[in-house]
Formats: sequence, C-alpha cells, structure tokens
Amino acid sequence: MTSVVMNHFATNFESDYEPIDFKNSLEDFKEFQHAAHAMIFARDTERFWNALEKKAQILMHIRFDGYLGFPGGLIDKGESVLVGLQREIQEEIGLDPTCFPFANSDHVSSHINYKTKLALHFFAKEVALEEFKMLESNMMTSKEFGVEVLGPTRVPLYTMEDGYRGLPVFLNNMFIGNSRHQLLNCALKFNLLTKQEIDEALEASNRINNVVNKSS
Ligand SMILES: O=c1[nH]cnc2c1ncn2[C@H]1C[C@H](O)[C@@H](COP(=O)(O)OP(=O)(O)O)O1
Repeated sequence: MTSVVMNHFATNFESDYEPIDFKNSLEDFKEFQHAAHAMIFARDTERFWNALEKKAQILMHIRFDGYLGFPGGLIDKGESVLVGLQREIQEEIGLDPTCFPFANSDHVSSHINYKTKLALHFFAKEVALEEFKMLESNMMTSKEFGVEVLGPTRVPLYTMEDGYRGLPVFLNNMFIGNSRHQLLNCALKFNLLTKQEIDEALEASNRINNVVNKSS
C-alpha cells in the first residue's frame, strides 16, 4: 500500500526519498544523518457551514524557513530515534515526554535520501480532540516557538464546492523533506481520507499549479 501511494503522488523532489525498513536503516545507514518527525492528530466529525466535514485535525507547523512540516528534528549522535524525537517534540511543541511518550508501535514509515544522506523516520499518534486543542495552544509556550517554529497550522482535509479550495490549495504549499507524502500516507493509513479523495485532491492541486505556471 505504502509504495503504491508513494509512487502515485511523488513529485520529483519527493521521489528522492526511497522507503526503507526502520530497524535495518539504523544498522545499514549509520553514517547518514537520521531525523524523526511525528504527526499528532484527532478525529473530528463536526460539519461546518452545513456542508464541509472536518474529518480530522492534523498538527503541522510553519517553520523558520517558510516550509510546512511536522514537529521533530535531527537525532543527535549516540541518541536513539525515539529519545531524539521526544527531545525535539518537547522543544518544538512543549510536550512533556513522560506524559506523551512515543513508542516503536507509533512508527509509520522510514525513507532514505541518498543524495542528502538523510534517513527520515516518521511516527504518528492519535489523541482525543480536546487533547489536540490543548497541545496546539501549548505550542506557543515551547522553547522553539518564534525561532524554529513560527506557528501551528491545521490541515484542511475537505475540498470546497468549487473543487479546489481546501486540501488542493493547501497541497500547493511548500513542504519540507517528504512531509507532504508523510501527510497523505498517514491520512490514508488512518482512514482520514480515502484513496479517491487523495487522488482527486492531488489532481485538483496539479491543475492549480498548471494554471499558475501558465499565467506567470
Ligand atoms: O516534517 C518533516 N517531514 C519530513 N522531513 C522533514 C520534516 N521536517 C524536516 N525534515 C527534513 C529536512 C530537514 O533538513 C531534516 C532535519 O529536520 P529539522 O526539523 O529541520 O531538524 P532540526 O530541528 O534542525 O534538528 O529533516
């Protein structure tokens, strides 16, 4: 499933990231840099404006470099991936690792980029909606807020009646690393979106891109 989805919506940039086995990658790519990021999400079936279903809230953020990404970061030398992830999550969203521990069972995917010698490990954790809101508002008090992290953002998982506003427009943002792939792959894995909804959003997103490119 993962590789089919990966190939389907890989952009040139995203295709630089090849799927790898998590445990093997730690042994086989010791000399590469490793980074770990995580998607925290809550299901949200509320409808608004009598039409659009929120489906879920997914926590992403705007980074210091203007890209969208997930909380997380580089693993220090000698540090385990989980400990490094917890440290970064604490710095970026102020989350106490003892109250909110990540485990190997939260691992979703790992990818390797041979050009940049970077291994990316991705985790996901579902929380209740109230907890999500609490985590999100807590971000403003984190160490990195205003430095590495400029602000939290939720992902619009719906597409509006015109067929492009909502998720398709959102997907036209600039995403760091393979975070756009990580987002869509997780949305599929956790049944937040169907494959058809993802395909349609990507098609609409590409159409917007073509129109913008032609008119510039
Ligand atoms: O959300 C992400 N998903 C996939 N890859 C990512 C994400 N955020 C960053 N990255 C890639 C690209 C970056 O060069 C490296 C390091 O991550 P970063 O968060 O910038 O690391 P530090 O906070 O500087 O430790 O991973």
